[in-house]
Parts: sequence; structure tokens; C-alpha cells
Amino acid sequence: MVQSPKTIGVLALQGGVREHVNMLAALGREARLVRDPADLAAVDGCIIPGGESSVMDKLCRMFELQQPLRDRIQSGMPVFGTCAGLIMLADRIVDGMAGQETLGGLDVTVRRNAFGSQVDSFEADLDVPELGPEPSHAVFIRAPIIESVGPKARTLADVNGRTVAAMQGNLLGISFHPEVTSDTRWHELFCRIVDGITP
Ligand SMILES: NC(=O)CC[C@H](N)C(=O)O
Repeated sequence: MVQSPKTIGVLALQGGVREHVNMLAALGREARLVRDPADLAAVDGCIIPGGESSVMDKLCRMFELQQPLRDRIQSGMPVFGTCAGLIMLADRIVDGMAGQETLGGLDVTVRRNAFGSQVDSFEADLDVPELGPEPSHAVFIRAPIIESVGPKARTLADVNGRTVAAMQGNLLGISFHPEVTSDTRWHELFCRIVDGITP
């Protein structure tokens, strides 16, 4: 019997949803948009896109997705957070908006908009051993940094000594946007995690 492919969702409340859907399509994976608890129940893994984390947090609560997402994360669902999505995954946030909450799961502390207004968007080539020898061209858009990585998580990449990618079990959080480049390797890595093909 051929096993049916795992379903990957993209949290579609706010932010850069389409780019992730297109990236998954380029890898032959049809994404399911996640807008309510029934959508979430139908997916095996989920991407949380970039956008504005404080708004995404509010919408998660409004659409009754915060607790279901927390529960799924705690029970091991693979999640890939990019930029605002990384902030949503972080256990700790040092300069959130008043009352801003995260979903948590990834043992890191993040700082929002950490690269400052002058260079709030820039690009850099990152050395990421997990992706192979070719550098990963990273696009940072009002990006957070990972200020500290706790003992349960590990650093995957940094730029000028500042951590911008971390992983913990099935959780992957990066502060930049591979979905706006032609580099599919981050999404391939996430698909392997969802499919249970660990390196
Ligand atoms: N490109 C992005 O996702 C920016 C993140 C945004 N600055 C936030 O705090 O959520």
C-alpha cells in the first residue's frame, strides 16, 4: 500500500502566506490553508509565515487557534516559522507589544525588529551545514534576532555573530524569508521533518 503523503498547512491569518504555498507547490506539495481548528486538525505539519507577530497573535486568539496550536506543538507537530513565525514559536520575547503572547515551543528568546530601522531590510549569505555546502541566501525584512538559545534548542545559522536560525526537535525557526528566493532547501528540510525522514 502506498502511504498517502503528509499534509502541510500554512497558517493563513495574516502575512506572507502565498509565497509559502507557492514554494510548497514547487516541491510538489499542495498546502492546506489553516484558518480554524478544523483546518489545523487536518494537517500533519504547519508553516507560520512572516507578517506582523503582534497581529498574528491577536488573530490566533480571535480565531480560537492559539490553544489548539499550542497543544499540537506540545504533542510534536512539526512547525516551520519564518520571521514573525519564528517570533510566534519562541518561548520568550523581550520586546513584544503590550500583552503580546507567543505560541512557544522553541527554547529561544527573540527580539523583534532587532536589526534597527536603518538596516531593517538586508540580504546575507549564510553558512548552514544542515543544508549542504552551498550558502543560503537570506532576505531579512524587519527581522527579529534570536538573542539566546536555551539548552533544548540549537543554533543553525548566524549572521555577524547574531543567531538567525534555530531548531528543536520538529520545530524550525528562522528570522528571514527563503520563500521569496529560489532556494527551496529550507522547505525541503521541513518536508523531510514532516515526512519523518530525519538526517
Ligand atoms: N517580516 C516579518 O515577518 C517581520 C516581523 C515583524 N517585525 C514582527 O515583529 O512580527
